[in-house]
Amino acid sequence: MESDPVNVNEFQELARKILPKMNYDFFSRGAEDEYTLRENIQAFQRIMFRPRVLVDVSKIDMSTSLLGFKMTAPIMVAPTGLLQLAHPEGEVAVARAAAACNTLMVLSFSSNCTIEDVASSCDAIRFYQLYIYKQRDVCVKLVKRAERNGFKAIVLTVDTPRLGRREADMKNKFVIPKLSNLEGLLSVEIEPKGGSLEAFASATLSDSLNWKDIEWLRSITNLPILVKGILTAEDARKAVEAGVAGIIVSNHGARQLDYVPASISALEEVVRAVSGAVPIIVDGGFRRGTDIFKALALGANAVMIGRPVIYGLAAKGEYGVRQVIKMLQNELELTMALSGCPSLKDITRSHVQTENDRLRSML
Ligand SMILES: Cc1cc2nc3c(=O)[nH]c(=O)nc-3n(C[C@H](O)[C@H](O)[C@H](O)COP(=O)(O)O)c2cc1C
Ligand SMILES: CCCCCCC(=O)C(=O)O
Repeated sequence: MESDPVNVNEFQELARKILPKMNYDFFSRGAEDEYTLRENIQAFQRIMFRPRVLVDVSKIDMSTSLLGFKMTAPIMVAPTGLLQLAHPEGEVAVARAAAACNTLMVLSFSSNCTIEDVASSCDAIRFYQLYIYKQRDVCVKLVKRAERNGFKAIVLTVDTPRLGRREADMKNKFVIPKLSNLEGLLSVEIEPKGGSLEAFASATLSDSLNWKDIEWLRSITNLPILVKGILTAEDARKAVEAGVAGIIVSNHGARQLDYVPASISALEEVVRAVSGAVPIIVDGGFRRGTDIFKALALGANAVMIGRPVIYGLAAKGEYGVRQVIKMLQNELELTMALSGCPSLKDITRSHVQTENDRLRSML
């Protein structure tokens, strides 16, 4: 009998064994040479700790809030699409697990379960992830449905004017399944019906998307808007000027433009540019509590987890997702204790040493 996974990487191995290769590749692989995919993991290995000792860590408080919504720990669930390819309960199971772990979930526009099914499955706090579609009325309808169903914010993904080149999906002849949320919204010729992701994306997603669309989105909803997919100080400043409520530093799990830096490497320049004007969330490659601590030390308010949640779902359904989130919460708690940080506000920039710090100290 196989032993239970003791870390989230072991869930990936379970998922690999369970899932058909086409589905596992869709979830796990990245764009082109997958340089950024590897870098999203490896960049964490170049950040070292500077722990403090002789601090009373008998009580550790990881609790925090984002836009006024409370969480047990600054670890959220990232939007990932097509989750019934991992488990029949798909996004509903993930929502229930997020609620059980007292955290926030961002529901992907490309969910298999409908907005309504996810909303009625539990009373989790949820944000809704949106793309700007060629047919702007599709955005309006989806945003209104999210509002009606109690979603608390819109996460606008801005790094996908076109789909990245995912060569594993091309080789596998990956076919996009039905997207229940979009049923009846798109013209019949572009409903997903056995075509490639790329063909569907180029028929639906707007490649004229630009900063004015944020203004437009603000004109159709009063929900707070977060932008997902920012990697530079320049864009971070523009996003703040555009009135966003939060910034998500993300390279889309290395599925879009290859050879962009790991999200953790881009985080600090965004943090400096924003200087506290809005909360900053980061995702990409978080697999350990130590990774999460590093992002908090570099100035993130919270992190989001993508693939590990999918691997937990594939391996053990809702229970597996809960295990994954709890493992990361427990590992973060231990890292805080061993670094001498009883609460999140005790985590400072001086608790980590980056490659840049080491280079600067040699000058
Ligand atoms: C299978 C899969 C599907 C995804 N679907 C979406 C999506 O629909 N919308 C979106 O904004 N990001 C999507 N992402 C990107 C994630 O939100 C997130 O940025 C990324 O997965 C974080 O990296 P990680 O998987 O290493 O944790 C997807 C990622 C994966 C792996
Ligand atoms: C419009 C294309 C759907 C892509 C499905 C989600 C995904 O793979 C990603 O965003 O990455």
